[in-house]
Amino acid sequence: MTTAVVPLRDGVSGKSRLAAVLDAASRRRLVRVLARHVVTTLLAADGIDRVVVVTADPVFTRETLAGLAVEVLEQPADRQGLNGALEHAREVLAADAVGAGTHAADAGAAGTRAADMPGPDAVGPDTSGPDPLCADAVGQPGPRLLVAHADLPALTPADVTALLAEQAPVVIATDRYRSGTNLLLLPFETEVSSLSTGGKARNLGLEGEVGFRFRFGVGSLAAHLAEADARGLAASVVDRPGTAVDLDTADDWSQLPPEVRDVVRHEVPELL
Ligand SMILES: Nc1nc2c(ncn2[C@@H]2O[C@H](COP(=O)(O)OP(=O)(O)OP(=O)(O)O)[C@@H](O)[C@H]2O)c(=O)[nH]1
Ligand SMILES: C=C(OP(=O)(O)O)C(=O)O
Repeated sequence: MTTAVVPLRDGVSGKSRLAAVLDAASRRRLVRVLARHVVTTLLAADGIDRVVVVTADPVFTRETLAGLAVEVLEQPADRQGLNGALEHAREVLAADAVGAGTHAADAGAAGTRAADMPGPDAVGPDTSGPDPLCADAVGQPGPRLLVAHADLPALTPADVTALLAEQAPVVIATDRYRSGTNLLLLPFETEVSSLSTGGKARNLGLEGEVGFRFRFGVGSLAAHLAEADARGLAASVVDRPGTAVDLDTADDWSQLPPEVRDVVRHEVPELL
C-alpha cells in the first residue's frame, strides 16, 4: 500500500517568490487551486490508498480541501519547516502503514498509532477501497510513503502511477533544473540497522538513526540520492513534464503548457 503525504505550509506565507507579481489574496487563491489539483490527482491515481495533508494551518487546509476525501494532520509547533512536518507525518502514519492488519484509511481509528500522536482528521467522505493489507499482496512492494508537494500544476494520475511502477525502492521526481525534489517515494521502513550496509552507515555516523532523513531544500535531489546511498537503497530519478514544474516563480509559470495555465488562471486571473 502507498500513503501519499502532501505538505502544505499555511494560508499566508506560501508562494513568497511570487510576491512581486501577486498580492497576498491572490497567492492564497493560487495555493488553494494548486493544492486541490495535487490532492485530486493523487486521489485519482491507481495505487494510492490514502492521502494525508500535513500542515501548520489546519483551518485553511480544511477550507481549501473541502469535499475531498483527504485527511489533515497538524504539524506540531516543535516540528518546524518542511522536513520537520514530513518527519512528523511519517512517524504518525508509519504505525498504520506498517502495523499488521490495521485499516490505514480509517482516519479515526487509533490502530497501532502511538498514543501520544494524534492522527489526522478526515475532511471529506472516505471513498477508499478495500483494505489493501487484507488483499492478496503477493509480489507487491511493502508499505510505501509518497511525498508530493502541493504546488505541481501539471501533475497527472499517470505521473503518479509511473512513479509507483519504478523498480527502485527510492524514487525521486526532480524539478526542471534537475536540482530539487518535487515527489519522493520510499519504503516506510528504512532503518539503518536492517540494512546490509550497516558498516557503511556506521562510518557515516548513521548507526542507530531511524529512517531516511528528508532533506528537502536547495539541492535536495543530490541530498536525497546521498540518503538512499548511505542506506544501501537503490534510487531512480524520474523526470517527466508533469512532475518537473513546481510553480514557485514567474519563470515556472511561463514553462507550463497553455491548457494548465488556463485552468490556474480561471482561479487566479492576475497571472498573465
Ligand atoms: N507543512 C508544511 N509544509 C511546507 C512548509 N514549507 C513548505 N511547505 C510545503 O512544501 C511544498 C514546497 O514548498 P516550497 O515550494 O519550498 O515553498 P512555498 O511556500 O510553496 O513557496 P515559497 O514561499 O516561494 O518558498 C509546498 O507544498 C509548501 O506548501 C512547512 O514548513 N510546513
Ligand atoms: C523544497 C524544494 O523545492 P522548492 O522550494 O523549489 O519547492 C526541494 O526541491 O527540495
